[in-house]
Amino acid sequence: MTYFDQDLTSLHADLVAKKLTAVDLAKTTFVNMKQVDPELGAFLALNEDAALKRAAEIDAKGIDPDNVLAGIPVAVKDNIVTKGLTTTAASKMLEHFVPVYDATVVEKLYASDAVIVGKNNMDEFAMGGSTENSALKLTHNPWDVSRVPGGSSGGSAVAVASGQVPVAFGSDTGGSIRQPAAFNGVVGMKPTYGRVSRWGLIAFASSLDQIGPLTRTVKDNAAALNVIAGYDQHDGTASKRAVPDFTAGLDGDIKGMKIGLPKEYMDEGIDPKVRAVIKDAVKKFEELGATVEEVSLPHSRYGVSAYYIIASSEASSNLQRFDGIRYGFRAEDVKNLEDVYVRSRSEGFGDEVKRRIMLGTFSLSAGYYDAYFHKAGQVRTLIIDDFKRVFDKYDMIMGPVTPTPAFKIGDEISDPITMYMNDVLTIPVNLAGLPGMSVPAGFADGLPVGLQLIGKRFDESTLYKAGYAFEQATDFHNQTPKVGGAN
Ligand SMILES: NC(=O)C[C@H](N)C(=O)O
Repeated sequence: MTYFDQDLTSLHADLVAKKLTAVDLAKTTFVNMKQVDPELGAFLALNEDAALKRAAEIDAKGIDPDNVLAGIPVAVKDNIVTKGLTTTAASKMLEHFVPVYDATVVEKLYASDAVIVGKNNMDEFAMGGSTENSALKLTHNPWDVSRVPGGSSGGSAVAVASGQVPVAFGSDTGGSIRQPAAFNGVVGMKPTYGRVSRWGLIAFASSLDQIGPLTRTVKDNAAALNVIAGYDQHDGTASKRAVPDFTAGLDGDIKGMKIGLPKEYMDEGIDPKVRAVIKDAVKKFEELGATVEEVSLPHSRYGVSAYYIIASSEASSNLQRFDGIRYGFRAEDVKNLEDVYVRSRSEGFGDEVKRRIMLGTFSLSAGYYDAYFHKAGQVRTLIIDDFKRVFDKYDMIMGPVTPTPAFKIGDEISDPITMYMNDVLTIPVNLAGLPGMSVPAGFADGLPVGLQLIGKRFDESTLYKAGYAFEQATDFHNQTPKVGGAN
C-alpha cells in the first residue's frame, strides 16, 4: 500500500473515524519505504523505533480531529536538527552528528502529533540543484530514475512524489524547495522570509534560508504550513505577524485576480516545452476569470550573480564553526592545531562546499568587499524594487519554476554555472524575501513541469488560493511516477 490514492485530508479523516490507527499507518509506511526507497534513495535515516513508539502514544491519547497532522508520517530534510536522530546535512563533516535539541519546526511537528519517520537526502549543506552533491548517497527521480530529483531538497520531493510520505519538509535558499518540487511533480512552498523559524536549520545563507512543506496537493501544503509557521523567540528574523489559517478560503474563486507574467521568465533561455506548459497554465487562469498580463522584472537576470556572492559570503561565515574541534569530523594523525583546521575542513567538506567557502571568503575580503559583496547588495535592492513595482498593480506573479525539466544524472555536475542557472527563476524570490510556490502544471516528454506562483510578502494565502483553483481545474497532481506511487 502507498498513500497515492489518499491525501492528507482523507488520511486524517480515516484516522479520526478510527478506520486506521497511527500505528497501522506508521508500520505500512516503513514496509513501503523499504520496498520503494532502495531504488530512489530519498532517505538517509529511518526513525523506525521512535516513530512506532510515538504512533502508539498518539493512538493511546486519541487523534485530535482539529489537528490534521496527528498520526501522519512526515519526513524532514537532513539539515533540520532532530534530537537523538542523526542530522548530517548530507556531509561527511556531520555524518555521525546526533543533535541535542530539536529545531523549532520539529518541536511544532511533535506538538501537532506528527510522526517523523525519517530524514531526507539533500545536496551537502543545501548547496546544489540535483542532490548529487550529497556526500552520502545518490537520489533518483521517480519519473525517470536516470534523472536527478533536483535539489537541494531532492530527497524530500522524492519521498512525497513516490508516495512514501504525504508531507515532507525542506529548505529553500535559492530554489531548493521549488525546483525539486517542479522536477518531481509535487507542490512545494517557500514561505515569506520570516514566516517560519530557522532555529535548528543548519545555516547556509541566513538572510535567504526558509523552511517549507512539500506535498501532493495544495490543500495539504496549506495545512502543513499552518503547523510550522509563526513567531519564535529563538530566531531574530521570525515575524511576529499573526499567521492566518492558510486552508481558509481556498475554494473562493479567483475571478478578477490580476496576475503578472514576467517577460524575462518566458524568454529564449527557457525550454520551449516548458514555455508551452506555462502558456497553457496562463489560458487556464484566464478561463478561471483571472487576467494575466506581461510585466517586466528587468533586474532578475542579475539575480544568480548576486546570489552566488551573497549566499557564498554568508556560507563562508556560517560554516566557520566546522573546525574539527567543536563537533563533526576531525582528521586523523594531525600534527598541530593548524593541521586540525586545515585537514578536517579539507577532508570533511565536498568540492561544491569548498568552492562556495572560497568564493564567499574572497568576496568578503578587504579590497574586494566593495566590488563584490556591496555591489551584490545593491543588485538585491534593485530586484526588491522590481517586485514592488509589479505588486503595486498585480496580486500575484506567475511563470515557470525552472528553465528545463529534470536533467540526467551526471549531465551538469561538472559544470557549476549550468547547474547554478537552474535557479535563475527562483533566486530573485529569495533575494526579495517573497513567498513562492511550485504547482504541478503539466509534462514535457513525460517529465513534470512546475508552475511558479510568487506573492507579496506574507501573502502565501493568495498563492494557495490560486494554486488550489488551478489544481481543481487540472489533473496533473493525480499523475503518478514510474517508481512508487500507485504502481
Ligand atoms: N540551496 C538552494 O536553495 C539551492 C541552490 N541551488 C543553491 O545551490 O544554493
